[in-house]
Amino acid sequence: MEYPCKIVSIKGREILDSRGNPTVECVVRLSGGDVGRAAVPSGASTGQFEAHELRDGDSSRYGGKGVLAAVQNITKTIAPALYGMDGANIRAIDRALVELDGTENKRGLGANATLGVSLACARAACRALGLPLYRYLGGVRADTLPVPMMNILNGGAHASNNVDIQEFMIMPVGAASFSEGLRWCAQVYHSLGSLLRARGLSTGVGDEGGFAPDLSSDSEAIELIIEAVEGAGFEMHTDFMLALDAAASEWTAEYGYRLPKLGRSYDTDSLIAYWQDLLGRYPICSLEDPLGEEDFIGWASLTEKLGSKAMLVGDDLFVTNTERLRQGIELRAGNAILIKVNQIGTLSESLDAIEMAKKAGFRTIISHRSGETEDTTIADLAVAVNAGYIKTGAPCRSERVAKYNQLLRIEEQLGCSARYGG
Ligand SMILES: O=C(O)[C@@H](CO)OP(=O)(O)O
Ligand SMILES: [Mg+2]
Repeated sequence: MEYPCKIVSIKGREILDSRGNPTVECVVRLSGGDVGRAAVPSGASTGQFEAHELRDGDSSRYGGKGVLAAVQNITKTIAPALYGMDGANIRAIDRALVELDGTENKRGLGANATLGVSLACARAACRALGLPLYRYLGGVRADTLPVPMMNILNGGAHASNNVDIQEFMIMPVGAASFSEGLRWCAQVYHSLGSLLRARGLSTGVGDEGGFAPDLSSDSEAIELIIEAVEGAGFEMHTDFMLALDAAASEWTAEYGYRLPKLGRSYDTDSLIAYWQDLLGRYPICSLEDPLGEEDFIGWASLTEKLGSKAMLVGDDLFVTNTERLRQGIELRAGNAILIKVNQIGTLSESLDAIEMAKKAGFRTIISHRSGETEDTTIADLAVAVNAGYIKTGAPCRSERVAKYNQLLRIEEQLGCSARYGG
């Protein structure tokens, strides 16, 4: 039989994401007839060191946000260069994409173009080889379902009202399995909804499905969530811990930080003191982007003070980029990394960042973007690399639920060999 994984066609198209913005979808067909399809997510609070997301800039279409140029790069530039290559050799595909792009941040072809192709090849290849995606990517070692870090209250750039911290998350650390943890989270989400209704607060939701009530302080948000956890019959510490994403790069001001909604300014030291106080008062075990993306020195000082108490997660700081992660490891800035495949623009570079993080003893969290699609690749990726954690929003928006449901299917497939947690 002829080898079934040679690339015979690659096609791009413009589709919509969960915010109604255009994004790239890519379809790859292999010689054995198998087809893989992948859609690319998109962020709102994007880090300045992320790979370049190519947008058309033609204001007559989607206010300049169209992705037809990226789609054209797939069809006209990438497709002819990759025809005949082994679609299952993702490293070779990704290397070819990096070379074709020829820039250090994918501004040549657009990271949305390269990622679409990279992911669609993986999807086509696992079909051709008759394997689930997590098994193809992770081999026999893939067995761990991630702890959800479920964002149930939205602020910052994901909600135009309320507080400055972007995400308030719950982590079902005491659950025995992923499915149990997910059920617990959904129950707490509903409990929080009832609580908000009872207080006359809005139950409208933000971009990632978390509620976005009008609140005036971070403490108020945290206390509401704790009440919701307890109201659903759970205990903090033993059943649940909290996680925050400050997305503090959004607060960067000329001198230090300015919280736009609260209107208060901080320098690095006083912001660190703020986090120390918050972690002293509440059961928070993970803090993402507590300082800005250029403040490596501040991060190092924060890590010295709080690194034994919590995961200090670099999102905008590391942008899934091994060069930036290496700096963080050397400086002891942070102790965990958020992995977003579109921050770097290929699957293998994302795998490299995960590997480097693990070798350095950093925790790894696979993450969605605030603009998502029905694509569930990150669910498989989380299991493939035994990441331990996944961040994929609240259980009330289908583009987020799609990832949770895929994890339930994987858990079922793994049966008694499934493990849970970071
Ligand atoms: O900051 C984040 O972690 C993400 C995802 O939750 O948001 P965005 O995709 O807008 O960057
Ligand atoms: Mg973040």
